[in-house]
Amino acid sequence: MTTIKVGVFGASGRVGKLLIEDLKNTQGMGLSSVYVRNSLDFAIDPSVLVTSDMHSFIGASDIIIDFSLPEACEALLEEAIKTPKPLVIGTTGLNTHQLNLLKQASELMPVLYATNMSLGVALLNKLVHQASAALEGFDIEIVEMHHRHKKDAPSGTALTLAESAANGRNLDLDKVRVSGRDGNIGERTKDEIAVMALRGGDIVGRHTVGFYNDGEFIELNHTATSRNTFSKGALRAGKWLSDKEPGLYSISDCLEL
Ligand SMILES: NC(=O)C1=CN([C@@H]2O[C@H](COP(=O)(O)OP(=O)(O)OC[C@H]3O[C@@H](n4cnc5c(N)ncnc54)[C@H](OP(=O)(O)O)[C@@H]3O)[C@@H](O)[C@H]2O)C=CC1
Ligand SMILES: O=C(O)C1=N[C@H](C(=O)O)C[C@H](O)C1
Repeated sequence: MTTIKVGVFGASGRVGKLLIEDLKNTQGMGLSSVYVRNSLDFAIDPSVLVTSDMHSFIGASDIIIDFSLPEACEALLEEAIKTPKPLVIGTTGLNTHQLNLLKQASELMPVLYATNMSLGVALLNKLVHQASAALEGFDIEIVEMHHRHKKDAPSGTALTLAESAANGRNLDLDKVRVSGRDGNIGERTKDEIAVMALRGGDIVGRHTVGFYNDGEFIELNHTATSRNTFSKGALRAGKWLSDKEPGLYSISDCLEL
């Protein structure tokens, strides 16, 4: 069996470090290159290319896995457009320009973009879509909780869940999303979908989508208890993506949900 050479972008980060560890125990895949801005604060096999040159980084790998920051992801996409390689993108908080770049890249190479690499959240999105359509008249509210170091808010996962909820009711999320409530704001409107973010401690990731009506409510909740859920999910996605045609793929495609 040939070994898929993996390049890790965001290697010094919380998820990047786990990708490097998990790759040691992943059959059919091996670490070949890491991109670093400065130096790594941990030892790495000398056969791995450690570089701050994006072109060499991409060239040394069969697939690239990215967990970084939006501006870093943007630079990666720009370089990948010149040297196409299958890309697994886990970075959240991408702006419209960066999302367009991602779509442009997917015309040249297979790109899997997932705001959450877990199986549980992939299923949760399906359940939220179904519940949103079935529970007509129920108010939808989303709450996410993450560790104190997280920079973007609300989480990418919460926004994807909100999209699933809005799609279930044929609503345009941009028109119905509420991102904060403070002061004399008046009564809740029928279609609004609130997405609220809490930050603290070392919470890996918790998302609750509530459907509230008079006399009853349902809350669908997912809690990630280990960040390895994301690194392992991204490696599974990378293996799946490695022989795909150019296109934009989701985690549901990979998991056949
Ligand atoms: N899709 C999913 O399942 C998940 C997504 N995420 C998302 O992944 C991203 C990373 O999360 P996390 O690992 O916690 O973040 P960290 O802050 O721990 O890591 C960020 C990484 O990006 C690198 N980086 C930052 N800026 C640049 C730049 N300009 N050029 C190159 N590299 C850069 C950092 O390198 P340096 O050390 O040099 O600063 C670091 O290696 C976030 O967007 C997060 O929301 C997180 C978990 C799961
Ligand atoms: O930054 C994190 O930690 C996480 N980010 C992702 C997001 O923004 O949804 C996924 C996960 O919840 C952890």
